[in-house]
Amino acid sequence: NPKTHGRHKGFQTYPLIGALPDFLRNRNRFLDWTTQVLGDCPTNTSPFYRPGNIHGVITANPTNVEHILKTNFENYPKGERFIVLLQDFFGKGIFNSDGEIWRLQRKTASYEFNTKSLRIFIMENVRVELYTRLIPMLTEAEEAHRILDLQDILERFAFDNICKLAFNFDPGCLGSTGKTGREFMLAFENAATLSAGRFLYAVPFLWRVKKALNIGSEATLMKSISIVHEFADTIIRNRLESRVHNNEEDLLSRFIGKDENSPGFLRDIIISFILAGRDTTSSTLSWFFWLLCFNPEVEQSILKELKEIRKRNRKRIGDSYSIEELRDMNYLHAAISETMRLYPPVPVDTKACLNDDVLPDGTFVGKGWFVTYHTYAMGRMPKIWGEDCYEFRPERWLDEKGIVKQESPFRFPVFHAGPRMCLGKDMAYIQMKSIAASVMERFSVEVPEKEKSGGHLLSLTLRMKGGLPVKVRERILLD
Ligand code: HEM
Repeated sequence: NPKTHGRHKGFQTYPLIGALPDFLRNRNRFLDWTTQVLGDCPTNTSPFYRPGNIHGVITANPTNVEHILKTNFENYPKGERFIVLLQDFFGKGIFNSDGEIWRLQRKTASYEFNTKSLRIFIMENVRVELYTRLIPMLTEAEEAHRILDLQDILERFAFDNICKLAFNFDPGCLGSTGKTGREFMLAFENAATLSAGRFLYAVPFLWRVKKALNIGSEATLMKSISIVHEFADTIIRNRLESRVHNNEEDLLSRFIGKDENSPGFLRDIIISFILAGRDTTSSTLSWFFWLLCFNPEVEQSILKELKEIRKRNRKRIGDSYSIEELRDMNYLHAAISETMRLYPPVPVDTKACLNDDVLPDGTFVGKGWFVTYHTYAMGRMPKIWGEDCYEFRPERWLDEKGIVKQESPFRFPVFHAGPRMCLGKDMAYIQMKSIAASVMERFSVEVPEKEKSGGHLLSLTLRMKGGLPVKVRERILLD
């Protein structure tokens, strides 16, 4: 950028207005702008100031990320600012709490996420959704030569799946029967988007005024929240009354069984899980299918790997894959990780600083400042990934035997890192690999206007702007 050439490195800050002018100029390309600025800084880290006394630091430096997320974890909670904004919707669920309230939920959840029974439950839910909904839907569109929005379909798949896991409710968003479920999904989406929208107010407390007067987006938000809460409360109440909860495999039963949690708190827990597991896998798979259109050799390598696995296990196209077979899909795993390196579903993540601190690269962070680690920028730093960091190259994830290498979560914090690392990582790979494998061996996915797609929308997750319109064609594979 010639205009910024020659000035000091980092975000341009003016007295009183801070980085606001550049921020406003670049807000439609926020991620790429900040990536460029951080890339020019010697340690890929810069202070940031916005009017309203909002001070912070943005970093794309793995050593700083390790310090924030692990070494000095206690000093970098989510913080009150974050929690207050999302509290109406999420209450004190795992996603929106710190300290003891978070720790207790984390303990139960991390135990449950490691049980075999939960893995089996997840596998079965994915299988049913694939075979009774997704594949028939794609077949039907293929026959009718219809263009589909694959992102929308994947979001509905993920929503059905996470609701089954959370409280064994099937909203049927991908099927043709789920009117109540679709209303629930819509209300959930509105509530999540409008809650996140509170972060973007130029005047930070304006939303409080609108909430008190019950007008505009705050009125819609409150309505959406009450639909979601009522819906969840009914399921929880029935479950508590029927006392059959111990027989069910979902998260709700597991939390009812473990601690003495009030119905309101159970609702917070469930809502947090739905949010966490909702848009992340669909975002990744949308970018994945789009990237494959530009990289046919990667697509061929994935198909070759699937063929070898089928051959080794005497399977035919259309048979479902076991968890062990999914684990053997190293190349597919690498291609999905490579997608998330370039398009991380949670592209930036922010913490609060409790006490003055100095990051390992020497950057000062003041008490009450925000600290953002920039996962999207990190995927595009030559210092981390080499000069070919903008290329889509799954091979970088594999060792010489073709097995996935362990990557440091501080260089690749796509799933967060340290004590608050994502609990659903394994589940997410299971789901994404099952969908990718089953779709790819039956259909070729074409994006008619692939050059025009590829813009992104920044909400809580990184979504494709305008969705992902695709045409599917039956793939004839000769096994
Ligand atoms: C590609 C898929 C996914 C990605 C990239 C991803 C990424 C993340 C990230 C970045 C965080 C940290 C957010 C923060 O605290 O600020 C997180 C937390 C979390 N994720 Fe995931 N996630 C994925 C899928 C899932 C799924 C399917 C679940 C299943 C329920 C899940 C459950 C959670 C939970 C419970 C937390 C909160 C952990 C805690 O605060 O202790 N995630 N995830």
